[in-house]
Amino acid sequence: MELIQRYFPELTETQIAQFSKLETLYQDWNLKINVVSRKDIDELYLRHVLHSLGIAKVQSFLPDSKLLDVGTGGGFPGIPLAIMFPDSQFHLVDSIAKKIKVVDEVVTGLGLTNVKTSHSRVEDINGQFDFIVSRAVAVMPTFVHWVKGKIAKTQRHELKNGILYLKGGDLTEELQTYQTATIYNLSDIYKEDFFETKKVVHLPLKYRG
Ligand SMILES: C[S@@+](CC[C@H](N)C(=O)[O-])C[C@H]1O[C@@H](n2cnc3c(N)ncnc32)[C@H](O)[C@@H]1O
Repeated sequence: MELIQRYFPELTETQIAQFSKLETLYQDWNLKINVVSRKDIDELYLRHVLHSLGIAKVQSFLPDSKLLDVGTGGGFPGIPLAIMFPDSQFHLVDSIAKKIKVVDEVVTGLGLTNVKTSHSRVEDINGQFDFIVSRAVAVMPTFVHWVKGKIAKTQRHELKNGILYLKGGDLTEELQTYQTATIYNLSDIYKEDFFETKKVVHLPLKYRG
């Protein structure tokens, strides 16, 4: 938790309480339904919470903005971002029911009112969003195919509407056909070794009416 406050010193009391509660909630739920590996549970704040919040360092979400988290798994990056931006609306989607069950329990445990969840493949989700966020779900061409048509028309943020994807390693090949992609190195923001090769990829996508 200290780690989160080091990089995000402006948290409200409510946000601090919600971030603090994550550890117990995930420990308890992970015993019943395994959604986070044991090693990762021990380093929840580093590997999951701080990593998810890398997106917040790249773009702050405005009140009433709409975000879709594709393949949220146990709720990453969607849950930490929903705590960070309580006035934005988050839709967290996963195709595996037990993962959405854990997410629902965590959302209830935290008292988050800005999160909607769906047990669904993202291809079947309707709606339009300022940004589609994600981590570790699919290679970019597949992902782009899934989410095109889900981008809102009105641009309200500094970054253009589109995808904000947490990725690692060498992305040269994967992103070679995406000339408009911008890569933000999380190692420029976070000093921990874990982030050495971690990045946020911003890919603007056009509205398709
Ligand atoms: C490796 S996990 C990553 C989970 C989470 N984003 C994280 O980083 O901790 C990938 C998740 O994507 C989900 N997934 C894969 N394809 C999907 C699709 N087409 N629609 C919705 N969820 C999908 C899987 O069920 C799985 O929970």
